[in-house]
Amino acid sequence: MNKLEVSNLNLFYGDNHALKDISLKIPSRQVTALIGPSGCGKSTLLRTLNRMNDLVEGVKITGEVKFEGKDIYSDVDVKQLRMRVGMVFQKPNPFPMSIYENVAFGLKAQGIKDKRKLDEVVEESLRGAALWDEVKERLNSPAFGLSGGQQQRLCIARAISMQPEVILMDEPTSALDPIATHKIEELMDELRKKFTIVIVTHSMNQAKRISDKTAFFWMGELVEHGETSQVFNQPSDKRTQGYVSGEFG
Ligand SMILES: Nc1ncnc2c1ncn2[C@@H]1O[C@H](COP(=O)(O)OP(=O)(O)OP(=O)(O)O)[C@@H](O)[C@H]1O
Repeated sequence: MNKLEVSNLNLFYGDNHALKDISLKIPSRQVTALIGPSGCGKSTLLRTLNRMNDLVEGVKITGEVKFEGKDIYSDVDVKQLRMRVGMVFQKPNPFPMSIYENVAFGLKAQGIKDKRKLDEVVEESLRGAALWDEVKERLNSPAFGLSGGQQQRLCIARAISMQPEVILMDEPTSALDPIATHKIEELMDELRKKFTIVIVTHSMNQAKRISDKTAFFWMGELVEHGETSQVFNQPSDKRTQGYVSGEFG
């Protein structure tokens, strides 16, 4: 089943036609990687999936993005949508508060005050982000005291706490060292069992290692998409071939 379906999507930043007639199906409980050279529109596409581009002045969007069959650009509560389609950014961005409060933040904003319920979700989310064992003794310490990799897993825990169905990740490991990157990649293997994941990555090795499907973008166009092994081993377009073989990019 497809969780998200993008159809004939065009996006303009003023005169800049950043996404050109994109159609892409994103299957449930799989990892879809968006790859391509800098400026080709990967992050822009990712942000259209939970309407983050709405915040950009002068943006114009045509076409459709269906989430579970419903167009998110027509009658949809954007706040609700962003709870169901969460996001993790390139640079870990914990809030300036404790580890516990970071994870409980969204629930508290929803008006949940029951301490037992909050404790339960905080633990579950931190376990889900493979961070619990490292922080259980210091939940009330500031989140900024964690390492970069731990902070990124905290941000994943914060996203999970809202029980989203989709997690969008914009180069989530590009600010991390190889060990922290490896931990996040291992975690993604667990996350895919429960969530639909869409990840923008500059690392072709990462896309190969962690994704089920890959979509290759080139100057705002979706050139090719399909099974990751097929896109990397038998690309049908010369541009994909050039990019995945490292000729350019
Ligand atoms: N907020 C914005 N306002 C105006 N133009 C933007 C904005 N964000 C992106 N663009 C433009 O849209 C195009 C696509 O950018 P985007 O960031 O989506 O590409 P990308 O493939 O994610 O690049 P990178 O790999 O470098 O992050 C570029 O021409 C970029 O300059």
